[in-house]
Order: sequence, then structure tokens, then C-alpha cells
Amino acid sequence: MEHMFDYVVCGGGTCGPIIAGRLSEDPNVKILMLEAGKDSADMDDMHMAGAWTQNHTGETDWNLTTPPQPGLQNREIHVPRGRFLGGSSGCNGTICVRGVRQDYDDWGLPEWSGDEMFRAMKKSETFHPSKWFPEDKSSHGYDGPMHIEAAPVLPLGELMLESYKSKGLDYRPDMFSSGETANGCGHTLRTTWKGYRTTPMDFLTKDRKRSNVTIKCNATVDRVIIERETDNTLQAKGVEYEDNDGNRFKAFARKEVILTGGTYASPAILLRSGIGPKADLEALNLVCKVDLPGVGKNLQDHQLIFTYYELSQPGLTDDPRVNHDPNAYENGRREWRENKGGWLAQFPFGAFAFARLDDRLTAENPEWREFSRRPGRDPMGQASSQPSLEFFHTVCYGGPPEYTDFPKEGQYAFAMCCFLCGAQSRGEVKLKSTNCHKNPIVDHKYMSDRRDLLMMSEGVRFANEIVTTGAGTKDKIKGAWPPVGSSDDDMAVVDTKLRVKGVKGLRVADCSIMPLVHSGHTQMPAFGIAEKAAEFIKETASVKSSAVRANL
Ligand SMILES: Cc1cc2nc3c(=O)[nH]c(=O)nc-3n(C[C@H](O)[C@H](O)[C@H](O)COP(=O)(O)OP(=O)(O)OC[C@H]3O[C@@H](n4cnc5c(N)ncnc54)[C@H](O)[C@@H]3O)c2cc1C
Repeated sequence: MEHMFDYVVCGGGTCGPIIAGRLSEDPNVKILMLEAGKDSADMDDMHMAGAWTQNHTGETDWNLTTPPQPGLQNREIHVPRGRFLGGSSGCNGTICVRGVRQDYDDWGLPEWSGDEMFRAMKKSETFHPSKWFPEDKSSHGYDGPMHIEAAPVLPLGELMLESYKSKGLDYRPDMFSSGETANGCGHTLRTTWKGYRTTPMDFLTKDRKRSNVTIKCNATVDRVIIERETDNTLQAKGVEYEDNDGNRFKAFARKEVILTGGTYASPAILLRSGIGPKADLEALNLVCKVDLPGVGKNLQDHQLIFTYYELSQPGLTDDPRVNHDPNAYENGRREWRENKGGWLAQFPFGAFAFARLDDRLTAENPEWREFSRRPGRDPMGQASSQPSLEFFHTVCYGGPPEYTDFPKEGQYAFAMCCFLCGAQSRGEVKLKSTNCHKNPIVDHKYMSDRRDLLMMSEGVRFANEIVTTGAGTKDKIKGAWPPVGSSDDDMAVVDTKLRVKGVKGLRVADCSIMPLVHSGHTQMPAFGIAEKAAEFIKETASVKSSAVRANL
């Protein structure tokens, strides 16, 4: 294999293939994309969106677990991450929620404004309209490699929409694409089409195979090769990586190395490369090349609570196919192979809503009233255009594989989910070993900020009101289930164009660069981040080549 490329992209998950795909539009450019996991072309359980949990353990997952979380009664939390081509976009819920413009405006960087991110997010998309769904046309892209569609919400979803509306959350069908409201209900779109999950690997496979992109799987990037130039600056020259047997290789980049290992892995690669907090590096006998105290810090996650209900009547959930059938997976896989249908073809979530709960908390909770507020902001730092919480529900009893108490014949259950948008708890990623095959310590410090706990408690209370007293569902609930019971920021790691501070030719371009999580699930911003990263990289290349031309 040839070892010299123009660009080396480290991580073939969500952002990596988008960047590799965009850069490969120039046939003169040679790209290497390294992925620690395996090829996913033949992974049916990835192609079927409903089989998502099947890839949350074993070789297709990074098997990362947090240390005991004091805010969660010392529970250790498994945080799944895809480890194969397509990465987390290949084992996620396929839900598309772009958030609201203010989420990105709050990053305080003109390059990353709400308008810019909404433009970049739709660039990856081909939206497939449906007769029943009134899409907001201006919010969508129609010629990108990722296939996105609206999914019907099934009978329970229709009732939930009625319940949301009766609680003051107006129906705005495509609000999760347009980002138009912080209070409302509607449909989320899905990264599925014709029974298949779409992932950013669609930038590089099928009709978009590119001869100038080399993809290497089972290739775990250990560190970036950084050399000091004659002008005393540091330059990224390439990477060292290992296969699954520990054999070591080098690949070199004429132009740039781009880290796309995701929120947990990119900081770990930087740290192993000697870029990070000096004391932490020296404690592991790593030579500190650039003392960047922010690497691995400011870790954020959306927290999510599922509350289960039993329904008093049949016909509203998918439990008969999913939970009552002892051969559910066998039958689901057969149906998918035969006609790309069946329960595994779709992700089992129904109708969604956003809500702001600051007024409720302010009226009812003295502790909430004590928190300080910036002008025009609530105690979470959010403006009135930003939702406090997202609500959604499953269309059968479902959730992670470790769940038990499945409904039996004649029993029907579902979960109401409460998802915290503006989480304030901050955690960190640290190395526990310099071995690239050992996972870093991922400590989210969930619920360590009291405001998260108060907002989540109020959210669960509101969700319970929606389900048990809302117009669509109040007569259908039997009970609970189971029936027994910025660049001037010293901590910034990259500049506004995602270049790692202190090293030339090195960028990070994945969800780890988000200074604040947006209101919603993170794959849409991942698409936007990758599209913008590719634009910045091309911009640098064109400035360099015109500078070269000017010198001739
Ligand atoms: C279970 C789950 C459900 C989710 N549901 C949704 C949802 O419904 N909607 C939504 O919008 N978002 C969802 N998300 C979040 C979203 O999918 C991710 O935030 C997004 O895909 C992350 O993109 P990324 O490029 O930052 O990282 P990833 O997609 O994780 O890509 C990183 C890639 O780098 C590889 N890698 C890591 N380390 C190395 C290394 N050292 N060398 C080489 N390769 C390496 C990994 O194997 C992986 O392929 C979900 C995520 C999960 C895990």
C-alpha cells in the first residue's frame, strides 16, 4: 500500500466519510481514511434501523462505560459508540433534529452561526417528500448523498400529537428541520429510505465510489506524527496506526491530518500525540508537544429518562410483532430480507415535541428562582427561542437490550422519553493508558449540576401530565409499566476553522468540537460540522495553490 496521501482522515464514522467524500470531488487529491472497526457493507443489523441495539455490544461497539456517577446513585453508564464504517450514524436512532438557530449563535463564532449551520446541515441531504407530510421546503437539501424521509408516527403517535397539542404545544409538522419553535410538536425525519438506514458512507460507496479514496478498516490511529519545522513551528506529517494484532504502520499526509474519531476518541488521539494538559501528559510519561489544557474537557451529553406506561387497549403499539412474538428478530430479519419491510425496517419512536419549562419552574420552585440569570436568559443560559426539553415516545415497550419485563400477550406498553436540551453538567475524557487499544476514561459527571436535575424532574412531571391527562391518551392509560410498580477561550483546542492550536496541518472535525450541545440529537450537527470542515480544508488548499501559482 502506498503511504503518502494528500489527506489522512482518522475515523470512518459520521464526519470522516463526509469529509473524505467532499475532498475526493477533486480527482487530483488522494485521501486515506482509517477506521478502527470493520467494514459495514454486509452488516444487515446496521442497514435495518430497528436493529440498532444489536450493535451496541461486542466488536461493533467501543464498550465504553463511565466510572460510577454520583449524580445517578453511583451507577456506571454504558455509552454506546459505533465501531465500524459509518460509526455512530450506523447504530443511532436515525432521528433528525437540527435544533434552533440560537443554539449555534450561542457558540459566539460567525463561522458557526445558526444560519451557517442550517445551511451546512442541509447540504448532505436528499429529502424524499411524502404526500402526507407538509415539509418546509426551504429547510431541506435535495441533492446530497444522505437519504432522509419523514416516518409516519403510527396510531399511538397520532394520539400523542393530540395530547401534546392539548398541553399548549402547537402542531408544526416540520419544526425539527426548520428550527422555528421551542414549543410545539411534530414529526422528526429519519436517516432511512426504502427500508435502509443511510449513513455518511453513502458519500463513498454505491454510486459514489471514488478511486482517489483509500479506506483501511481494522486500523486504529495511535498518534499524529508531528515534526518541528525550520521556522520552529510544529507540523502534522501523518499518523501512526495499528491493526488488530498490534502491527504498526505509518501513513503520511502532504496537506493535512483530520481527526474524526468522535467525541471520546479524538481527544484521546490528541493526548497520545502529546497535545493536551501538560500535567496529565507527563503523568503518563508522554512528551508534551503543545500544552492545551482544554483537550478532553467540557464534555457534554444530552441526558434522557424513559418512563413506562401500560395501555388499556390493543392496536396502539407494535408490541405484538416486537414483544409478543418469541421469534421477533428472526421474523423481522426475514421480512426485511424479503421486502425491506417489517418492524426492523423502522426506528420505533413516534411523535416528538419541544417545550420550555422555565415559567413552570419559576412559578413553582423556589430553588430555581434563586439561580442567577443573564439578561434574556433562563438559569440554564437559554433564550426564549431555545427548548428546555424534547419529548418523544416509543411505539412499543423498547429500549436498550438490558431492559427486562417485556409485555406478554395481551399487555401493551410504551415509554415516554424526556431529553434534556441545554445540559449544564460538564465531564471529561482522560487517558488511562497510552495503549491505543485501551479505551480512555469517559466521565460525564451526569447530573452534577443541580439545574439539570431540577429541569429533568420538571420534565418528567410534565411528560406524565401529557400522557395521563392529555386529550389523545388520557383514556388509554392503564397505569405505569411494569405493572408491579471560542478562539479567545484559553480552553479552546481548535480555532474557528477547526485547526488544532499550535500544530499546522492538523484539524479535529467531529462532534467533539461543539462548545455547547444543541437542542436535539447530534447527527445533524455532525453532518454540518463535516460539510463546513471540508469547505475550510478546500479553502486552505486553494489559498495555498494560488500562493504557489503567484510565486511561479
Ligand atoms: C446509540 C446511539 C443513538 C443515537 N441516536 C441518535 C439519533 O437518533 N439522532 C441523532 O441525531 N443522533 C443520534 N446519536 C448521536 C449521533 O449518531 C452521533 O453524535 C454522531 O454520529 C457522531 O458523529 P462523529 O463523527 O462525531 O463520531 P462517530 O460517528 O462515532 O465516528 C467516529 C469513528 O471513528 C472511529 N474511531 C474511533 N477511534 C479511532 C481510532 N483511534 N482510529 C481509527 N478510527 C477510530 C470509530 O470507530 C467511528 O467509526 C446517537 C448515538 C448513539 C451512539
